[in-house]
Amino acid sequence: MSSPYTDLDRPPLNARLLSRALVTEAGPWTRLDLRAETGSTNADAAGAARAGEPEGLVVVAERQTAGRGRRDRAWTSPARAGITLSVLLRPGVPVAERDWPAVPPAAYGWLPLLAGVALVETVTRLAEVPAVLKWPNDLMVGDLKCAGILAEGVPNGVGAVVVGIGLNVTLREDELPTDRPATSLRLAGAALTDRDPLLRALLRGLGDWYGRWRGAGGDAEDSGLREAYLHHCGTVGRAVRVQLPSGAELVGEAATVDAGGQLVVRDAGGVQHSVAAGDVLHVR
Ligand SMILES: O=C(O)CCCC[C@@H]1SC[C@@H]2NC(=O)N[C@@H]21
Repeated sequence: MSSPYTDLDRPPLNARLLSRALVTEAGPWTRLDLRAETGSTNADAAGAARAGEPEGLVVVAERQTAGRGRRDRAWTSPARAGITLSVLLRPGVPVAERDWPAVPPAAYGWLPLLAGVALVETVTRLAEVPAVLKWPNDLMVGDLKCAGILAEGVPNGVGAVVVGIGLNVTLREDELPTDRPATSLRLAGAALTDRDPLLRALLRGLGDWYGRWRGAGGDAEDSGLREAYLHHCGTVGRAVRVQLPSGAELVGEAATVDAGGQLVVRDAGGVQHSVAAGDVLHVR
């Protein structure tokens, strides 16, 4: 059977509109690097950070040939079928004109969760898809993953952090990754699959949340970030199975996400465990 939609449904991003939106908005974005193809936008932003680029660079690619995900997985990015972007942040550098103090490195763990909040707000509002966040930051529609976030500190980048977001917009079934249950906005019945407004709204949301968090010195409570995260988190209250980086498995109920962004899991004996990193499976 022929595909229900074609490459005509996949126009290129409108670079002019996107640059104009970045320049005219009050957000932290300083420069747009829009590429037709690249290996990984995270790698590009990290390279720029090492070369001394200031905070605020946005790298967007129409296609990635070596997109990377969490825990050394690959990220599939067919041409013009998704949003693949990375932003370069330097949370440790104070910005006097915005009244932003330096954020202590201990708070940087909130950055991927912050990006998750901006992403889920954009997708639920514009695409009208019932998406939630699976801790720490997978965007899920039901049990299917629709977007992922990879935040990386930059070695030799003088405190730089790159936050990369991959959102499946019009990927077909046959283009989805096969290593996990996944979907795209189009497959999930989204009201909007035009990448231009989605990307602009995502960058606006990301800039807004980053500004609030930085203005509060990285305090997730004072900035309202923890509350917003909990509102969109589909993991809290669920029975979960967590694959820890050590290879051990933790089974229990997800009780909350604490002030440091860690998932608190209560095991069958009532003991609470704080999880900093891991792969969560929602059991019930
Ligand atoms: O869920 C995950 O495993 C994270 C996926 C992150 C993918 C994005 S796409 C843009 C940026 N560039 C990359 O190489 N990875 C991130």
